[in-house]
Amino acid sequence: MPLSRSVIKMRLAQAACLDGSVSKHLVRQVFSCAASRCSAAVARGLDAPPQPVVIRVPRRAQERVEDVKRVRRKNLARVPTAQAGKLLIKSKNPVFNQAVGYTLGRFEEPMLTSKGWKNNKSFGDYFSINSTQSVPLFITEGKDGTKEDRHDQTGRRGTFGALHLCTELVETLQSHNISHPTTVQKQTIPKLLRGHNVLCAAETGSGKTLAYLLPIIHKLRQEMPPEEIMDSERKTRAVVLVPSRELAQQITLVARAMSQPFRFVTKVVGGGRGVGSIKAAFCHGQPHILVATPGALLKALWRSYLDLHEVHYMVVDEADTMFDPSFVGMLEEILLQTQVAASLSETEGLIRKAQLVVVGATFPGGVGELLSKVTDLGSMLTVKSRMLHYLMPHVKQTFLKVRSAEKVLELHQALKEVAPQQKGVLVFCNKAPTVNWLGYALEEMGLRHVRLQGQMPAAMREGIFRNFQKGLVDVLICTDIASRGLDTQRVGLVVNYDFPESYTDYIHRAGRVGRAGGSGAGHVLSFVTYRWDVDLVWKIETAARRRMALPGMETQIHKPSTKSCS
Ligand SMILES: Nc1ncnc2c1ncn2[C@@H]1O[C@H](COP(=O)(O)OP(=O)(O)OP(=O)(O)O)[C@@H](O)[C@H]1O
Repeated sequence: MPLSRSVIKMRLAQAACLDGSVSKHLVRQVFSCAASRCSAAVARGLDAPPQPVVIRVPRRAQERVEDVKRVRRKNLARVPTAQAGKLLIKSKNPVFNQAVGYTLGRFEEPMLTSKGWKNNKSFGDYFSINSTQSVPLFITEGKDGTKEDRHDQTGRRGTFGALHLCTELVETLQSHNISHPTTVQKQTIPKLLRGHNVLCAAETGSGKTLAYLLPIIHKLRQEMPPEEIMDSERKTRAVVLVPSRELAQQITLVARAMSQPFRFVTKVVGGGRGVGSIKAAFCHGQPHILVATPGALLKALWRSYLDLHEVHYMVVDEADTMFDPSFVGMLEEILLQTQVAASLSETEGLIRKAQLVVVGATFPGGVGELLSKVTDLGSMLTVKSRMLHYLMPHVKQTFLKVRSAEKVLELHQALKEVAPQQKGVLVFCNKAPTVNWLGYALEEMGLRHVRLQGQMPAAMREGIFRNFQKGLVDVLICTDIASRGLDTQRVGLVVNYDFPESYTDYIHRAGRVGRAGGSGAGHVLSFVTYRWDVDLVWKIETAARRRMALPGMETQIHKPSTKSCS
């Protein structure tokens, strides 16, 4: 006897349920509907009329079956996060390991090792973000992010000569074993040579100092006849502003080395040494290039040791610190006294104005406000590196959840394990008293070190960093004053004894290893102790797993919003 449609639907539903392709709930619905029709027909005493068998599975059921199949296929295709091979993230608990080849889906929530780190039971847990590159990207990368392999017309591959810098400069660079420009240098030097105001944002250690110094020295040499260079009545033509005395000294050394063939005079003035030291910098006339901290420069201006109207190049280095509230007032006063060019034509000719270069890795919100007071923001060209605000892929970074009382022991252990070829170690604390206290603790353990923090008298600070750079001592305990700009090629390990209070501080501290011209290798070890540290660690771990930039960091200058009158 032919089966009625209701009976067929019931059997199909049963089969689908056994197959597991649709939910039992859906089968029950189809089943009860068909059964009620069946029983209604029996109740009416009707036998089902013979009909051709048409099997109709409800459309909704078909769609659900397809959905279930699709999800199953996707789950089978998914690469498990914990697997053999090179690991991007290595955790104490291997469940949280992430392979280098694994890419998180756009909407997929990453499984974080640090997720439970607000819980007291998590002390002792750790994870490492392994290095995935042996050489920093800013060395190998081309303009468009590809590996650089282009040649100029003369066949020179990515050389400083190809950037049209004068021969003496190229030879001086070669004598310092610097032959190929980094990405930021390739992008910044031509713009500065053409006379543009430039805002240069690139990752730590990528060679920003040479990116602005080389074109400035090249142009100074073009603008000045030799007799003017030797003239004792010379004028200061280039000013480099930096936030700390140590950085000022470092940049002065680079400027002197690069300008040595042209006999330019470079002088440094920094705060904390009294007016006498500032006067001394000008006693034999104005230097051609002046490297200064804002406070010291203002003192020199108040005493009329120089006139900023005569300056042709004004550089603001370490912009994120220079535009923060502790410096911004002084910076504004300095920039307002400088006649900054508002267009390309104003950077040429006899009555020329100053070319402005703002350099840094992050730009706080107020940058646009201040710059728009001194120049036309539209005239500024921006150079921004592709990997800006990414965690450095060539540096291993380890995060350890550790109790406050155990940090000294962990540090002692880490210092003992430092490889002999990577001698220099930087230990960062958030506060000056912690630097002092930790110093005493390490002294008791018999570990040689030096300390550097902002509350030290200038005379004590003098030379500490230079001695560390020279290798006279291997461990430097410091606050964030050593995290900005200081070139630390010999450093192999950075320890965040106190977890940094912001991403910016984390990026700058970590940036003391893996610098251009260095060995490339390095390790950052961060102690995570407090609940408020964990919020930052979550975001850093998420950025690493997603291979994205750290969130919420400014890289653009924004024009100030115009207030509407009501
Ligand atoms: N083209 C190059 N080739 C090799 N080494 C270079 C090159 N350019 C610069 N360096 C070296 O790289 C190191 C880092 O350079 P620099 O201090 O200018 O970096 P930076 O981008 O200013 O870093 P930070 O953001 O920390 O201030 C220096 O020792 C410098 O001599």
